Amino acid sequence: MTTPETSSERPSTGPAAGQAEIERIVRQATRSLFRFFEEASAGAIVVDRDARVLWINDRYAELLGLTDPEAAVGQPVESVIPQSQLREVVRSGRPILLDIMQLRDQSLVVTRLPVLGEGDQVQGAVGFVLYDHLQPLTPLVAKFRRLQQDLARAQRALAKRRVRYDLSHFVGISPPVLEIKRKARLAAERNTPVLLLGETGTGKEILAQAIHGMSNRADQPFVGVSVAAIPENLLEAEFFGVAPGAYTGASREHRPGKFQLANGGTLFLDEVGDMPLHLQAKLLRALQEREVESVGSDNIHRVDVRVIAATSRDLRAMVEAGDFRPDLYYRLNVVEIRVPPLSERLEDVAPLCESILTELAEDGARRSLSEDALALLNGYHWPGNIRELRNILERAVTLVPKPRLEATDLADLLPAAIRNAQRPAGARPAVRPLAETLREAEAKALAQALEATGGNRSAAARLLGISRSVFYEKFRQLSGGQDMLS
Ligand SMILES: Nc1ncnc2c1ncn2[C@@H]1O[C@H](COP(=O)(O)OP(=O)(O)OP(=O)(O)O)[C@@H](O)[C@H]1O
Repeated sequence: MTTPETSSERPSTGPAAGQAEIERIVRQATRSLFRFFEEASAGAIVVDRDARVLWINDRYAELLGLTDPEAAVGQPVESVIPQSQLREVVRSGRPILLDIMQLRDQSLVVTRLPVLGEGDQVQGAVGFVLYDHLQPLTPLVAKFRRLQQDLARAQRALAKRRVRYDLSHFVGISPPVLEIKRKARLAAERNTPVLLLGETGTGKEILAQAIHGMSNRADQPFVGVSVAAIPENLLEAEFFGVAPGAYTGASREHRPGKFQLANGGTLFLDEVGDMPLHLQAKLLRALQEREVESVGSDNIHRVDVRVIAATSRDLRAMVEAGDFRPDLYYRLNVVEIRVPPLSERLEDVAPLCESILTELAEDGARRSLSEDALALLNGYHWPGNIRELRNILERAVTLVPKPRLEATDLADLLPAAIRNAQRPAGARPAVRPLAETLREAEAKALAQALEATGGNRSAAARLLGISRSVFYEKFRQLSGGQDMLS
């Protein structure tokens, strides 16, 4: 056992006591301490420097249900006490002063100490069972359980905030895709902000997740927030949190904002171009000062967040038009990665189809595409980019029960423009279900509004006389997208 002889804190025995006298008393103290613990505890065990049992008292043997305690001597400690941590104490030379050890359905309160010899060399370890039932420690155990529950809850929350994509999910063989991946790898090495520019459905969120996953923040949360999807009056609370009772109906507990949820990790600001001007100022402050102030409070919370922003809008033009703050633009745009639309890299269509069909394969039965089917897909302009390609393949796999999909199987699933181009001249358009016609009309209205506003979803929603969130929801549905933002 650790003996006070080796301790730097020597007991005071008065000026008259010589060195030999001090050591004698200390040795006695050590022996009495051991005896006291051995007698008062519900069990005691000593192991050597290889964590093999040297000695075990009868009470511990009985607790463990050993019929022959002598047989335990010389055995590795874990073969006698499966949950034992004595080997760790021998290895580290550090005591575990208080711990709860599970023995079958029993919780034991234990203490473990290293035995130090000459020159503080670890000679072994000693373990005592302080209590074999937890009654005397009820308050402590209740606290322990609460902490364990908190930990489990935090781990579950963190797991939800783990990323699902890495760079291998960003499929493509075209030169722009290879360049995008190169830049993403470089960006991951630093904590600098990244701005991802590209049309909707081009894979900006995959890239954001991949960069986070390759960075030194990979074990920390990745929190995505789509600015366009949140009603304007809720954005501030969503980003910065709400103080207890900040307004009528507000919760009595502090509700953390996305900045706080992303603390230590990465915050992905999707559609950052849709951020209203007055919140752009607060966002800039949060990024510069690394501090956020919840709605309804003067309290400042420090945050350490790496920001990856994305937009399908022309941010530079917005800056020139006075719709986006230049200081925020330069703050976000340290590393810029442009993701070209699928129509500018049609060589990616084939590998993308392969990868999507593999993902959609059930029972290992992967569908394939005929050459004319691939040619048909290559001839389309893909306004919804890869999200739209995925949607069409998913529909084909669901609706066409054939192992090899032909152009004729896909033509019906493609939007009217391309379908009509495939239809023989003179053929009368078929009467289609009303829902389908309405869906197409809605898609067309949305596309026209977006074109008229240069991709500005808020303005497009205003033009159509619907709210931003309704617009966004319809947009997601019509482009077949899933909302991947948490
Ligand atoms: N290069 C790619 N390889 C494989 N799948 C891709 C690729 N790019 C996009 N996808 C798929 O397309 C869909 C849309 O991708 P994602 O949400 O990342 O796009 P986005 O650019 O962030 O879109 P938005 O701006 O609308 O949020 C997802 O299902 C994603 O898996």
